[in-house]
Amino acid sequence: MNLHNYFLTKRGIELTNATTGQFLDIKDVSTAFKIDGVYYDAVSHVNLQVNHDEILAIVGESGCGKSTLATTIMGLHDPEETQISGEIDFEGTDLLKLDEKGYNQIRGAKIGMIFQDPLSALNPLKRIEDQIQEVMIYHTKMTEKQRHARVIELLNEVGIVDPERTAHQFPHQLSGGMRQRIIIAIAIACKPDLIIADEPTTALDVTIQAQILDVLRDIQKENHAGIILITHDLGVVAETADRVAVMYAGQIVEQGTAEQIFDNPKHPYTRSLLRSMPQRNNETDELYVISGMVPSLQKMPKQGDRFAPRIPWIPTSAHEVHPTMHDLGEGHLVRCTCYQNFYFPDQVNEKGATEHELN
Ligand SMILES: Nc1ncnc2c1ncn2[C@@H]1O[C@H](COP(=O)(O)OP(=O)(O)OP(=O)(O)O)[C@@H](O)[C@H]1O
Repeated sequence: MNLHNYFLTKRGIELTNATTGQFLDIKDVSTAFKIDGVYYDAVSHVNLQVNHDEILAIVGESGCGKSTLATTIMGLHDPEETQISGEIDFEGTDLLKLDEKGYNQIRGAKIGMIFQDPLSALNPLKRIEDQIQEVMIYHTKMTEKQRHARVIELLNEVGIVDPERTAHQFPHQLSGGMRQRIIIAIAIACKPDLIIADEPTTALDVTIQAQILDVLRDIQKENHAGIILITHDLGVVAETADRVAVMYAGQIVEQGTAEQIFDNPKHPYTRSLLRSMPQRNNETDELYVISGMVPSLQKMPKQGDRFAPRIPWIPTSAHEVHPTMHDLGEGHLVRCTCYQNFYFPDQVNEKGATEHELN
């Protein structure tokens, strides 16, 4: 059984191929940061759609531009230091055209955000109830009594065992897992259509990680929300995502359903990431290590596949000069033609033929 199917079976559910109800359409979006007076792209011509009722995972190593894409959607960049182009159509509104006032109407109400580090996202001096109520005071006309009832309802929803007690506590009195549940409660307080979760479980131990992912999945089902889950952890993706976008050096290099990405990965980067992931049935094998590093913004290759320097055994002629997305059907997209004859060095036989060619 392959890894993804193993996790699906563990979840005891069939994966749904959610292709309807698109409400976020990211069109040709680039985000550049000013470094020493020059702008460099951290996110480069990204096209991506999110549907209601689905979890879209964005996966890639550190420095690939995942968080920059998230903060671009959320409108969190300083216009003095950042250049953003393209269009982000969210329920008919181009987010990139909004001013701060416009964004404030949407953030917290229609788009909720869950950050990696719950401690820094919570105010240490305020009780949990007040912090959850804040977003309701800003975005709704609920009475104090209604807000309190909603706080208790939310704390129940995110799996807090004694909501009344927790509501009156301060962040430092809670465990890391409980704090992350509070962050999720704040993010979903106004039932947003879109939730962006940036490495929501990275700071937590494995058992708590699984519980938090369960909470996210339940919320997505109950609220019919679309969730963008940002992570470098393919295990988290396998357990949670309906669709996956693989990001490398600011670009989406492959996207598709979770089955397509796990069962039939195409781009050399996707295949390298999967190969570098511990396999349950291969515990004695050495882990594959992707050589080299994600390039810094100033050192981004100007042409060819950006991943090419990390697979130097593949000839330059195998890469497109300006790689484009290729549609493999049923929503499976891959950048550059280099996927067609890609192989790992240990897949070459004595005659120099790859396993791929032999099969
Ligand atoms: N404010 C900034 N100014 C200049 N460069 C930045 C800024 N923020 C991010 N970068 C650079 O942009 C690139 C993408 O960073 P980003 O944080 O989006 O990647 P990531 O995939 O989310 O990685 P991580 O998981 O480590 O956050 C990196 O090279 C990073 O150094």
